[in-house]
Formats: sequence, structure tokens, C-alpha cells
Amino acid sequence: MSQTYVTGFPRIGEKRELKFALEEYWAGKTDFEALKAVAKTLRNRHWNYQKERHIDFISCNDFSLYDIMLDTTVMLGAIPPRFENIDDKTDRYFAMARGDDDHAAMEMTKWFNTNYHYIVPELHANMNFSHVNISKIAEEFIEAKAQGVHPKINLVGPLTFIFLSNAVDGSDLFNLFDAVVTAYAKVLYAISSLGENIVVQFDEPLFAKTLEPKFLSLLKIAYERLGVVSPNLKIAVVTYFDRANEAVEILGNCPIWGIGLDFVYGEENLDALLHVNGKMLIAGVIDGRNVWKNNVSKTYNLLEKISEKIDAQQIIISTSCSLLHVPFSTQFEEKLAPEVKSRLSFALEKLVELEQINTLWEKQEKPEASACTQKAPSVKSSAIAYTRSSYTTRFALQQKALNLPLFPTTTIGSFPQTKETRAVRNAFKKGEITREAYEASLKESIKKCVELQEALGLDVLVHGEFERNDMVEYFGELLEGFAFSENGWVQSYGSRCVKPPLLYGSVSRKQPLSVDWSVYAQSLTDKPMKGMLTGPVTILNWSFVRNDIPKSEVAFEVARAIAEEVDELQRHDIKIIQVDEAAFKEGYPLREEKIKAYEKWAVESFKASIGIAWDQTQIHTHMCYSNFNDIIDTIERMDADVITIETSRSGNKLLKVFQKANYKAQIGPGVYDIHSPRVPSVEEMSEQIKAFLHVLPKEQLWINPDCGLKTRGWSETKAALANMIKAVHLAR
Ligand code: MET
Ligand SMILES: [Zn+2]
Repeated sequence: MSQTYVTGFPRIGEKRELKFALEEYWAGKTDFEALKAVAKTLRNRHWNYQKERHIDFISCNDFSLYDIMLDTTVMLGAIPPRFENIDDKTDRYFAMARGDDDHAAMEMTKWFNTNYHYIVPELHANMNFSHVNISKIAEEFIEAKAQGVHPKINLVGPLTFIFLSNAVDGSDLFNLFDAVVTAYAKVLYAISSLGENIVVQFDEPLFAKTLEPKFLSLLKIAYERLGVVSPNLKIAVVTYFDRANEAVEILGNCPIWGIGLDFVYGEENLDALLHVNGKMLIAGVIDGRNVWKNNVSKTYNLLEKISEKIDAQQIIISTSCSLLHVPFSTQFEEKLAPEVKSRLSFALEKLVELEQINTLWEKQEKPEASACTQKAPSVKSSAIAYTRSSYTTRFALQQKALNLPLFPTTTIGSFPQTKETRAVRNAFKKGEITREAYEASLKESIKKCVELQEALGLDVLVHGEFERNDMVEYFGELLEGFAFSENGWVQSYGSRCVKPPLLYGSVSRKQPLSVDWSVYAQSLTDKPMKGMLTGPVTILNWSFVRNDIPKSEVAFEVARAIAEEVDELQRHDIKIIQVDEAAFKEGYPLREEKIKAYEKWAVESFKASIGIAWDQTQIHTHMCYSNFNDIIDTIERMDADVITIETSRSGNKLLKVFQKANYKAQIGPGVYDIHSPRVPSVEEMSEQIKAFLHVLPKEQLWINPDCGLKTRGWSETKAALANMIKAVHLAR
């Protein structure tokens, strides 16, 4: 009898009930009891869904009111001292997550290569973890039992926890290793009194990364110890998002019950199976990260390959990772075209897929290979010529065409999106106002925005992006090949959810995407108007992308569509075009050996999107992060004329890498941080400019905010840009 396993389940609720309950509670409209009641209803419902599909291993403690890393911090008693003055536990928990009047929130960052954000633990050398606390776990465990589910208990593993933490005192966090493992041992001991025969799942996705050997030796020490805390416990260590071959060699010799591996994003794990050593293999074969229906025959073949190396009795059929990363269910989609909907599988549908493959596997009933689905004609990279001359040649031509002053000033694209802007857009989408009325209102916003930029004295203007809901969705809606779900929400952090576009088909451009707005904006001014597009890599990284053809082919289709837009813009006399690659870095693989292949298609598809630009058309790109250390050569190969980046918080420290690499093109390092409403002073920005000039030749420097201004208010935006311009005049 083979069994089924779900690594973890989404918690936000099929109608985002948790989101709304949290937001009402935060707004003071309901009390904590009301929030707890919603949370309990959701957990019960989610367990039920899994029970109905006869899942053998169902989790508890995969639920959270905000984030599992934050819950782990609380479980280990690792409350940062700066929050200790908050007595009420709930207030403290949410203050850590979101900040309050007296406390800045803890840092938040992306969980591996996903769009889920966790709260980064703040550790320091003297932490003793003496107050471990399993009350949340116990409560959920007992609740599940009452519902007839004997749940496994999910914990973030100790190595992943330490590695993802920040040392606030700059100490080496690995000095805390012993104390942390001791705390986990106490947690396990406490758990062992909850009942008989409890499976504890330790999530250790850290081991899907390329790591130094020291981590592997610590892995051994940790699980040799945690594996023997109680005979009452079955310890499973699960990894996901990529292969974890090195870890398997270690874990195979640890006194644990099971090892979880991702065979969807780490098929190389097949080579590690020799080392599983008679333990249970939690075989992640149902894709937990993407939304397309499982290819049953492919999955069956995979199980066959696994069973060549491992006794069938040892195999537990699982999701490749927690289902947290996919939306809840396709059953709420009423407007999707049948050809799209029929190809989708969200969390609930994946439970059915688990049950289905398990039944086939049990009966050893090999499914027919599915008929080869019709493939889109593939656009090879070579089909899109890159004809731009060398940077030096382009620079001279662009100088002549644009005649920009020293330290040209610009913005990243968006200007404040007020309630009114959004209200008009929504009214148009709902058919409440006519297209004419909507476009007139957009033109009004663009006009005001252009006038403001002229009054401020910026050199390169933008139209303000008032037509956009989001930088990917906007383009997706105009391109062929994309679909949009009504309810495909995925938790991004806390109560925040995103609804990624579904890139399901062959991508093409049947109409202009931005030309009208840019041309209208340009008609209002003699200053150059910057056309504003989103690049292919970012479009892919922020969508659910079809997986029946290689990602690189999809990227080239998107690139071709963007290139057509670039061409049309330049033919309409738009002399500067920015192709944003905000999510370029996010797509980097966890494994070093896979980076080259990613960089290859990412750079080539970006170049394919701009390759059509004439030499005198100046191409900008924008990236929202600052650490370019490892990727500076790759950035260089993208061959943009100007790159704007987010370095406002580090002076010139992060720019040094551009100097070291002898980077030739122009850079706009972001003189102020747009993530805060604070208006930086002229002096502050003058200091920043001076710091930049310590490392960059003056001809290379642009002056701009560090990202788009859409989340800011108008008054702070005007004040900050005015100060920025003053600082630039002083520097000139
Ligand atoms: C997240 S990067 C944003 C770039 C976009 N052009 C904007 O200004 O909003
Ligand atoms: Zn940005």
C-alpha cells in the first residue's frame, strides 16, 4: 500500500478569509477571538479537504497568522530584545511582523526563489533559547486530532533557520548552532508527549542550494541528535526547490525516519537514492510551484525510475513542496476560457492528482503516454538579430541626439497612484465608464505629470504609468497567450496576496502596448520622453509559465513582442526606452551549476527585446536591488546604455563593483529611497552624489530616485524630487 503526503497547505483561505480577518483585526474592527475563530475554521476546512482525498500525511503547524519563520522565532523563544517590552503576546507578534508606533518591523525577505516573504529572525551571540514554547503546535495538533486527523507536525529545520537569520551584533551565527539544536531537541521532547507515533517534518530547503561543506557536517550533527530525542517520533527531513544530493548522503546515515526530495525541480535527486538507506522516501512528484495539470504518464515514469533504486514499500508519494505557492482551487474560476481552465491545477486539484497517481501506482496500472499536445512554433534566439553597434559608438550618437546635461536627471517611471487613479481604472474595467472617458482621464493625469516634471526641471521625463495596475499584468492583458484568473491568489507576505498572470499559450503582440501614452506624453514637451516597458525575464519570473516548452523559448516569444513595441516607439520618435528587469535576480537558480543556463536565456532574451533599437535610441533598464557582486559581468552583457538601480541606502559601497569591473555604460544609482515617505534633504543627496563620484566617472552618472514612485503621495514626491534637482544643480 503506497501512501500520500502533502508537504504543506495554503492557509490564506479559498476566498482569502484569513487576509480579511487579519485586516479587520489590525484595523481594530474585530477582536482577537474573532480572528482566532476564522483561523480555526480555515484549518478545519483545509484538513477536511485533505482527508476527503485520503491523504495519509496531513500537516499541522503549516498554518500561521503571519509567517512560519516568525512562528519558529517565537517557538524557540528568540524574541529580539527590542520587542521584549511588549507584554501582550499577540501585540508583540504583530509588532514583530509589521512594526507599531514604537517599533520598526523586523526585516522581511523572499523565501528562496519564491515570491513568499518570511520575517528574518534577529539573533545575537548571547541568545540562550531557554524559553521554547510549543503551545501553537499543541493547539493545532489537538484540534486536528479532534477532527480525526493524526497530523504530522511541520517545523522549519534548524540549519535553514540559522542560515536565514540575521546577526544583529555582527556575530557568527554558527556559534549559536549548539544552542539552537538544543532548543529544537527540547521542542521535540515536548512534542513527544502529545501522542504516539508522531511524524515531525523538518523543512530544510537550505540544502537545495550550493553550500560549503561546513553546512553538511552541521546537518549531520543536528540530525544525529534530533533523530534520537524520542522513540515516539518519526523524523522526516524534507528539501525542495532543487536537488539535495549532498544532504541525502548525510541524512541516509542519520537516525531519522524519512527524507523528502523534490523530483520536479531536482530530478538529479534520482542519483542520490542509493544513499537513502532503507528510510522512507517522501517523493515530491506533484509540482507544488506551478499551476498546470500533472502529466500522469510522466509522473508514473518518474515513480518507476525511483523504484528501480528503492523498494516500492519505502516510497511515499508527495507534492514537490508546500502548496503555499499555488492558488487554492480552480473551481472558483468562472470566466477563464475552457481551453485554459482545463489545463490548470491549483492546490485542491493537486490533492486529487496525488490520489489519482497513488491509485495507479498501487495497481501498477501504467497510464498511456498523453498524446503529444500541439506545440507552439518556437522562436529561436537566432531569429532575432542583435544589430546594435558598440557602446562607444552608440554613446556618441545618443549624446548628439539627446544633448543631455552632465548628471542627467530622471525617474524610474511611475508617479503616485492615488485612490482616484485606481478608482477610474476599476470603473473602466467594470464597464461603468466609457473608453473615451477613461482615456481622457488618463491623458489628464499624464498632462499634469509632465507639467510637474517640467516645472521641477527634470531632464528625461516619463508619462507616469497611470494606465498600469501592475508592471506585468498590464502587458500580459494586452498580449496574446496570457490569461488572468479571478481568484488565483497566492500569499506573498502576511495578509498580502498576489495573482500572477497565467502564461499559457503562444505569446504575441496584436496591438501596441504603450505607444499611445508615450506619444501623447511626448507631444506635451520638448524634453525627451522615456518609453516604459517591462522586460521578458521579469514578465516570466512574475507569471505562472507554461511548462510544455522550455522557458527559454517562452522568453523569446515575449522578447519578440517587446521588441516590436520598442521598434514602434522609436519609429514614433521616442528616443529613450526603458525596459525594466525588476525581477532579473529573483530568477537565479539555487544551484551554482544551473546559473549559466539561466543567465544565458535571460541575457539573450533581454537582448532580443532591445536588439532592434537603433544606435541612437538610448536603452535604459532598471533593477530593484543593489547587490551586483556576482552578476556584474552578466549585467554588462545585457548591453543597456543606462541602468538604474537601488543603492540609495549604501552610499557608494555597492557601486564599487561597477568600478572594479570597469563598467563602461551609464548608471543611475538611486539617490534616495522611495520605500519611505521621508523627504531627504538637499545636503543628504549632495553627499550621496559626492559618494557616487568617488567611484564613478562623472560622464557615467545619472541622478534618479531608486525605484518607481507609485506607492508614494504627491506632496512628498514633489518635495523629494525638488531637493534632488537642487542637489544636482549644486553638483554641476
Ligand atoms: C519594481 S520596479 C518598477 C519599475 C516601474 N517602471 C515603476 O516605476 O514603477
Ligand atoms: Zn524598482
